[in-house]
Amino acid sequence: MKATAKAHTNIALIKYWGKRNEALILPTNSSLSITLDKFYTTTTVEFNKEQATDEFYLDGQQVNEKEQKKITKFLDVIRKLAGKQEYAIIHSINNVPTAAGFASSASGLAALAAAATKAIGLAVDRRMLSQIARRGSGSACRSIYGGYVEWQKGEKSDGTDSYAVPILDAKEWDLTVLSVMLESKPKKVLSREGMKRTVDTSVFYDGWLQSVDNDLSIVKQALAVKDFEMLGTVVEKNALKMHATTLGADPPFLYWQSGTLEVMEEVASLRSNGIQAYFTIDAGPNVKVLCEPKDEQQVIAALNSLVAVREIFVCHPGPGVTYVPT
Ligand SMILES: O=C(O)C[C@@](O)(CF)CCOP(=O)(O)OP(=O)(O)O
Repeated sequence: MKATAKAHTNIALIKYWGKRNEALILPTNSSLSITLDKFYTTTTVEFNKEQATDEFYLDGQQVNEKEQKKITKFLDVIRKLAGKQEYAIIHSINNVPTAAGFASSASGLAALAAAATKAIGLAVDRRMLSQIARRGSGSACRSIYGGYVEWQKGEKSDGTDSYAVPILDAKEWDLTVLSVMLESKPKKVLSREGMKRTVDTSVFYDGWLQSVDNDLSIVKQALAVKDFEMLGTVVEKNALKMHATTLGADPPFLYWQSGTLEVMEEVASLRSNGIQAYFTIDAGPNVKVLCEPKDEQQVIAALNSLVAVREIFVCHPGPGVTYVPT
């Protein structure tokens, strides 16, 4: 059987930063993201009895042994749920500018989860699909839905209550998310390793855990009343606290580079000139700047004036996972 699915990447407003269970990818805290319109992955999966192993092609190239093993481990979860022992050929196309440095794992694993479950004949609802995608990469579980999405961390040790739920539809509140790409050097600490080192060693990690739930409830209040200043203020604080935890880890690390700070300072000066703009930063030096569509051009112009800025991708809230004809 063959199936194709398309999933968009997402940007966390309240960060997922820590696991309570590595094997099942269960988080220490709940998170909330915006699924974006511009960046997505389209994945086709075909299971057949003659296939001796899984073969994974990303943008036309077969991936290396290490990536292949990760995909096979993920497909084993789906094979187990389906009670089948067939292998697959997978073709994934990332409509995520490689320069974008976007965590295309979120859109990639969400699209793979949707296409593979359909191709193997496993009927799943979106809640189950989110749980399955989570086993591939935590943030992927949020890309099952469009718009504004909360990943409820859940309490159970088996993870059956750890999945994403839709909070607000993409068209209910149009915000601008500017993905600001900097002249950056390769990332040294991947999010999975950075998260683990922080949880295991950071003297600031308890402070993160004590304040993240309150940040989440403020974001949900802001979404309910569409208060952009309330949203942006707590989103920026949450990102700063997440990155502060990395400085307290052993050995310490910091995702920011000089260009990161330049953008942060420019966003602050925009606000002092009365333009509502806020930043968030993930596990890398690039910055995402939030603003209202009416201010988009002014904010883009201000950011483009910075030497460190290489490219800006203009995004808006986008759709959840869809199946496309193969
Ligand atoms: O997206 C967020 O909430 C915040 C982050 O991007 C970091 F800033 C974490 C993403 O982590 P992910 O790649 O999903 O980790 P995995 O579960 O180890 O695969």
